[in-house]
Amino acid sequence: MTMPVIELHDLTVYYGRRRGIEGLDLAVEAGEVFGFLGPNGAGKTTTLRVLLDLIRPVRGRALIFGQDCRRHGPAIRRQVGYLPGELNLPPQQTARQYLAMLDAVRGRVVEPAYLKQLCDQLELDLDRPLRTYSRGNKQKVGLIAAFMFRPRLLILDEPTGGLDPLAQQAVIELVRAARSEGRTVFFSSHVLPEVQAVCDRVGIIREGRLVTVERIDTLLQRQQVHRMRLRFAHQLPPTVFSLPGVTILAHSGNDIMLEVRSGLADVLRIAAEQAVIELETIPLTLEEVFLAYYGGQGENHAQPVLA
Ligand SMILES: Nc1ncnc2c1ncn2[C@@H]1O[C@H](COP(=O)(O)OP(=O)(O)OP(=O)(O)O)[C@@H](O)[C@H]1O
Repeated sequence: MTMPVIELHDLTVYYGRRRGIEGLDLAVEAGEVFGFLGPNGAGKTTTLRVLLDLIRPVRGRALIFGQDCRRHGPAIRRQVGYLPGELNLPPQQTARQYLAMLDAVRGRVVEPAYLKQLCDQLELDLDRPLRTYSRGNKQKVGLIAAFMFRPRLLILDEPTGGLDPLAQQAVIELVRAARSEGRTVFFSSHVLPEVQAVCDRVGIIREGRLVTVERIDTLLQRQQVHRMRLRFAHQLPPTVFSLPGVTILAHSGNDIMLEVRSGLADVLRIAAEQAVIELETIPLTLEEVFLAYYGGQGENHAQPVLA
């Protein structure tokens, strides 16, 4: 088996006495697109910053390409395309001057045609002073700075933050293209449909701890809730489905929408007895799975509905 691109072993960060992250174990394989999800303050940015050796763990280790991030920070940073959560761009320079400066530091490796392609894809004009850019356009500059070297690993902190839907879609395409070239992408996000669209696996972090790491398709399939819409040839009282583990979500005319947590066989038997003419299962979205983890739950009450 090939070496993971990113490895975290018992990774723990404290800010003074304040918890950053606690005991994170994770391996991200070469060529994967890995989405890192969690509510505000869960520890996503902290984890990414340890990988770039911008902050240091109090316990545990982070490795990139098998190298310890603490000991090989500069060498690792040269091989990684990093989009920070908060960009600090020189206000007087134009975007083109800024990107050329980054390229000069790395030894002029950027292909002009690729830089132009990135600008076209993101619809960005590089020839204005950075102080005049909107938040979204600054984000685009940060994205180009991360992608333009065609790095083996991209670490992106909320890559679509502040972007309009068209630009968000362009970022998804950039990530897909990176994957198709065999690059690895590790990114944090709050935008669940985009994670669902582009990631192979997700890690869900809560209060500094990884609560699940799963393939997206498995995560969605393992969700034990079935949601279905049933259509009957005649009207019937929805109460025929009043069973333990079954919630009647909606009822209109000959249609009934159910959420079935247990007793699926009974639901299907009753539906057959009532001469069901159509049955449609409605897959849960990542958003719903995610809310099942976090929705309405206070501190220290993680009760995932996932098996
Ligand atoms: N510089 C800092 N000083 C003190 N505490 C910090 C610092 N940076 C982060 N923290 C704390 O560490 C925890 C994790 O924060 P982090 O920024 O990693 O979360 P996040 O998941 O990236 O959140 P968001 O989605 O809001 O960006 C939070 O409790 C936060 O308050």
